[in-house]
Amino acid sequence: MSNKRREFLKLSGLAGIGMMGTGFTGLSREEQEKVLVQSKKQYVQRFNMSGFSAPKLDVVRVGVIGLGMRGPGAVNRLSKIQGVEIKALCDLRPEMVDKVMKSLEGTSHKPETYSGSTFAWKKMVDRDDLDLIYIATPWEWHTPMAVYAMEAGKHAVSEVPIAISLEECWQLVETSERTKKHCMQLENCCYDFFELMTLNMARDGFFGDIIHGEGAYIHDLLDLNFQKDTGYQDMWRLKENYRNGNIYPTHGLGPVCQIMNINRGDQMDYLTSLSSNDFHMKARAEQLAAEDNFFASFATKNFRGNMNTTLVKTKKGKSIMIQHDVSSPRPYSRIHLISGTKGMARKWPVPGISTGHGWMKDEEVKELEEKYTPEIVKKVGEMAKKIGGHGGMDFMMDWRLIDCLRNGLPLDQDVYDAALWSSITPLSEWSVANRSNSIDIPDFTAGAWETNEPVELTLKGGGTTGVNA
Ligand SMILES: NC(=O)c1ccc[n+]([C@@H]2O[C@H](COP(=O)([O-])OP(=O)(O)OC[C@H]3O[C@@H](n4cnc5c(N)ncnc54)[C@H](O)[C@@H]3O)[C@@H](O)[C@H]2O)c1
Repeated sequence: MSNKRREFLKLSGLAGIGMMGTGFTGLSREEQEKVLVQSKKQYVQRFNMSGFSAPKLDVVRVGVIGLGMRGPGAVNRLSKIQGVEIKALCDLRPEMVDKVMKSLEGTSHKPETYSGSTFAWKKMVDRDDLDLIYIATPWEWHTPMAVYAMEAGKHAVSEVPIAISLEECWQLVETSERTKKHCMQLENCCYDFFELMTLNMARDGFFGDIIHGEGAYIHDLLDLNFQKDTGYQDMWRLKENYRNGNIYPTHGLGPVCQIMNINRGDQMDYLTSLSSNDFHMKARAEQLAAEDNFFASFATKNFRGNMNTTLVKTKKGKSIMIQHDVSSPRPYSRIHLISGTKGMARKWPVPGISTGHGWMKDEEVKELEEKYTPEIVKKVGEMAKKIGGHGGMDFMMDWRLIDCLRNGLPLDQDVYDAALWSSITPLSEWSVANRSNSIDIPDFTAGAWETNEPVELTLKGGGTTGVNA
């Protein structure tokens, strides 16, 4: 944790785990997480944010924080959605803000800018003419910024993972319920084309009863993580790799959870997690340190085991496997496998659908695609491909978010999804540190999962927002 973040948490009352009044002093981080799981078992919901509709916003006035590699794309996408006004931009580094301001020249968006200090974003969030704070900063800032935004009366959306500890997950839940502000994790993979189609197929009963799902984030980012000047700001992402567990679970998990109606009809019960050793991250740090003293401090650290496999059992008896490896030389994969009593689908390494012993033929898959293309893809899929962002899924996510806010609809991903999907990191860390023993997964909905409604796929009550291509 950076000193600046620690200082902020102390000052703002969003203090670290030892401040929860649950007798944590002297316990290791893993022990603290375990105590927190137990202590929250009796949590009573203040207000159910699942299915929550906020008052309609004709124009959504947005402030964006974090304009590194990810943020500028979000600004570009948002700038093309009707009913969005980009009113404020913030990044620690002024040059990043300047670049994005240049990209908006000639558009109707004339945002004010905030920059140059770790807390410049607070000044931006304190403005009274913003509806939505869009966060694309390093992970340690997501929850502090989102909580501060909700406290200031704004809806908060954040890049993944939205939280890095169980305590942060609970802070998000408690704050969203109390302030009645949306808190959404920007899990863009829920809006990818194959994932959306399989969600539609699952709803129609194509897979029968779902038995098992698999997701992953397998992406060779070793070089990018060690990139010195042009990579992640202040090497923040490399530093996150000191934690041993699944540190980036949500891309693979989100779509599987939506298909299994997790938080909305089923709930995660417990998990067990296992990591391999680290076979190359420390070695890379040592190799670089021998040539460049900049890497000396990294060479003294232990890095996460390269491949993490986490297994979740749900309360209704389904299983989920989630893997994470962002350093080994492997082709990209999020697996996305759904297996049920009547059939299965899998996206990586090669998309395939099956209802028996073999894979369906191309023509049969084409027919299924026609039948199961969801409304959102019919409405903005082609436009999304043109505007882009991971092939279009980023745009579909942003468009749907804005359309829901403008029409007063519940968001597809609520604060319980944000907390649950992010909680896999600290829970897996605990299990890895304890010989893969199982650990209970908190029910952030406090029992409301039994009656919460599944994610809406028909754009009912919405779909009215246009796009300026
Ligand atoms: N969903 C996806 O597909 C996807 C893809 C890439 C990145 N991401 C996520 O996006 C986020 C940003 O990643 P990135 O690749 O852009 O990293 P980055 O390092 O390129 O950008 C982070 C930016 O945040 C700024 N920043 C840091 N502290 C700040 C503060 N206190 N106030 C204001 N600005 C601050 C930095 O100056 C930097 O410009 C991460 O959470 C990452 O996981 C998601």
